[in-house]
Amino acid sequence: MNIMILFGTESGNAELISFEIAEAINGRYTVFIRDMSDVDPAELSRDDFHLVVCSTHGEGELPSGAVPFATALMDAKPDLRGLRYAMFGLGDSSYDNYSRGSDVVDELLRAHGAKRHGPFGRYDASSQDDAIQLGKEWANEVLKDLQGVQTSATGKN
Ligand SMILES: Cc1cc2nc3c(=O)[nH]c(=O)nc-3n(C[C@H](O)[C@H](O)[C@H](O)COP(=O)(O)O)c2cc1C
Repeated sequence: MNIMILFGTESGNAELISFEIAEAINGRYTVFIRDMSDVDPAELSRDDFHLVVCSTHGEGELPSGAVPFATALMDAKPDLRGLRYAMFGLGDSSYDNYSRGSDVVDELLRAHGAKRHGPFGRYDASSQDDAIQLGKEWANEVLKDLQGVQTSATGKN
């Protein structure tokens, strides 16, 4: 299983975190990173596990980098059954629609049949948290959960 990290960004934070996560898990997995603005959701592979890292902009809107991906989901309505992903949202709780961009992508993926695994991670720019640290911890948690699911599905200890 390879890991595909997809980032949706306006000003680069989601991209930076994605590269840091990739560095942290590289070696354990083969990792690819793609900007969501270049990705057609219909072409995502069921063989990969997807780590989706997406911010929020405007007034609870998608970052511009995630708009083509969301539009393709709404217009082409691809069948994403069997596709697996986990979600990490970047936002700022001083805004009314905290982390809404990641929720929108999550809702669209699930509406088309994809399945979310592991915890839904979030980074709040108004907190004292370290975004990169939080992102790495989230990815580790997700992959640990996933390992457990795969192990029990195959009956191995
Ligand atoms: C103009 C602007 C609007 C924003 N609007 C929201 C918002 O509505 N909700 C939210 O949770 N965060 C909002 N944010 C915070 C961003 O999501 C946060 O700074 C994030 O780390 C940006 O990540 P990016 O560089 O990958 O786009 C906004 C930030 C800016 C600069």
